[in-house]
Amino acid sequence: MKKKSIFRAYIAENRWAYLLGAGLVTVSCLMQLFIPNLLGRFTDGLEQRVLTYQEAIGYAAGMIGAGFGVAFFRSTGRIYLFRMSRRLEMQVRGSLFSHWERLSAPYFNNQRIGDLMSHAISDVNVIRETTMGGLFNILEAVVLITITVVAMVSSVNPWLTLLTMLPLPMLSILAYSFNKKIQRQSADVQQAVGDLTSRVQEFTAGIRVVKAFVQEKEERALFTKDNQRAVALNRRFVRSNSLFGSLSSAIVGLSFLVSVVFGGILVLNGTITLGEFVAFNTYLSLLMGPIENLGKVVNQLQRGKASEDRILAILNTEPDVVDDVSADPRITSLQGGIEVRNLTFSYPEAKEPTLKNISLHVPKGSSLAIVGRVGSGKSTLVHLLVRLYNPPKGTLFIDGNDIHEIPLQTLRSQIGIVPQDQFLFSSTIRDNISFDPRPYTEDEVVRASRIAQVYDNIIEFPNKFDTALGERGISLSGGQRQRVSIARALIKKPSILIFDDSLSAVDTITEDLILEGLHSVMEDRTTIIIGHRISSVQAADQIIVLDEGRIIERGTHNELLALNGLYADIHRKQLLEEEAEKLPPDGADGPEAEIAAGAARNPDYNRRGGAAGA
Ligand SMILES: Nc1ncnc2c1ncn2[C@@H]1O[C@H](COP(=O)(O)OP(=O)(O)OP(=O)(O)O)[C@@H](O)[C@H]1O
Repeated sequence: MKKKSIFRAYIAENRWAYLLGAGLVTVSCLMQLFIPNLLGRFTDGLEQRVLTYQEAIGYAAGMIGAGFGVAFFRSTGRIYLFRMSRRLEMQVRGSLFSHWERLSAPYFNNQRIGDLMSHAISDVNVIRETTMGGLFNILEAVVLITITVVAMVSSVNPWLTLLTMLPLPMLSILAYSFNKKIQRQSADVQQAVGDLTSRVQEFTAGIRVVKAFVQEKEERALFTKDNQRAVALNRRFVRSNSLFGSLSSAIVGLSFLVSVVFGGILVLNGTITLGEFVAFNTYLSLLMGPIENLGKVVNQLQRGKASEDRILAILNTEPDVVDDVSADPRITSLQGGIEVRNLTFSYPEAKEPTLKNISLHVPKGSSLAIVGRVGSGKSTLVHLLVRLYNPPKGTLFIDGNDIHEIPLQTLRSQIGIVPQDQFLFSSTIRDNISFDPRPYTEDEVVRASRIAQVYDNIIEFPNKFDTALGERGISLSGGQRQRVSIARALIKKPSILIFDDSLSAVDTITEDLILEGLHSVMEDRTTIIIGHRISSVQAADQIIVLDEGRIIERGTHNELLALNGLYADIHRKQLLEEEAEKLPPDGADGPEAEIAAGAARNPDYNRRGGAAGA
């Protein structure tokens, strides 16, 4: 069900708590009224020279007592309401995070990290401020204005009250005319902060590329432009806010002018006493703060509404991939037999299907290798298997069950994937390997890292498995990151293991060692290996070659060589490259050797059957 309001829902849910907060604020407002009243009577007593010392001390004590009472109830009410808004802030941030966890991969493809961070930090802060200062000020303003006006009318003079109140509707007109503008400007400021955060995030994530391509100056120029824009938009926003504040203060000042002039006349002609005049002006000064705040509150509510809309837009986005109605909760584990039937799949905004009429059968415990040129659809096929995207119904089956019938929790916990981008968290190596709800023993962590051939590297670090990795694991080499990712998939002991081009950053000797170690692991598991090096896929029970989303060849290594098609072509070229690498060091520093070695290392070269980019 779509959420319509964050504020209303929260206030309704906590109505008793809010009523108590409102009660405390009301008591503090009522106590404030004692002060002008006592001051007026004190002044009259003085003027008529009838005041005894005892009465004077009584008035002073009354005013001090009222002052303390106001301070006590006001601060207690304030603290109470502020605590409620802190809770709301925590709840909203919590629901945002949980909702992001539910959303599917395509959602994040279309979002910038800076914007998401701006929603989680700035928008949630605005929501807190709105329920904090905003709600407190509005409550205080409404209660104080109402009871003060009643006191002014009943205890001083209705006409004087009416006249001094006359300029106040102008405040509403002013607030109304500033509303839209301030709301728009607030959204622009939030957007600019999002742009700036994205810029910093991208710059820090891509710092190596920036430096390698000597792009510091250009990056600085782009950052400066965004930074200046954010400052300019903020200045414009602050200008509008202060103009609004000054104009509303001027209107309040006008009320005072009326009060002094008209009230003075009433004192002179004896309609009201001097004490009533003093009390009236003190009442009016009590009103000044809340009336000014009322103006600010209008802005605050506008900003709060804009932030609420942005957060609601996220919370109301439905995840594309969820448990199907046909999902069978009794399926809690997988054997690993995979069948693909006439699978044709298109990405949501793509014109052409990425996978076309794919059919294949991978018996449980067997291995499948997928090779093919860049962009031929290899990763897409395995992403569908873990339902990062939704395959059409009736096309993908595991253990004879349509993948839509398998609960997502079962599917993903039973499949161990080593993705192409080996993302590691800025935590310890141990945490990255045992990244699973289940706890793992030290032996299991060590065993997984040994099979992944990364154990020897890890124990060379001073803190071994407790070594903290920098953000995205960049304190490790590319090959080490890949092997930590492999260990992370292996430790789960999944029924289906998927390696998406996971051996590209390791040398051939390490690759052999990893594949050898995997033998024992793969025995009773279905394994899918996407690879560009024939050496990493040739032992598979079944190999398919994808080209532009279609299977163009399939068979074992020897059968494919005998076919003499694309697979055999790739194999031939890789053999030549290996030969070139083994050439005697004649001119080893020269460009030819570099090209040959580079070609052997560069998968793009292999994939395109020629020089990279050909
Ligand atoms: N999220 C996406 N939205 C739209 N198109 C996509 C998306 N992801 C991939 N594609 C497109 O689908 C095609 C297949 O991509 P895929 O990543 O499956 O190829 P691949 O064979 O794994 O390539 P590589 O060897 O480079 O990893 C490409 O043309 C790619 O541009």
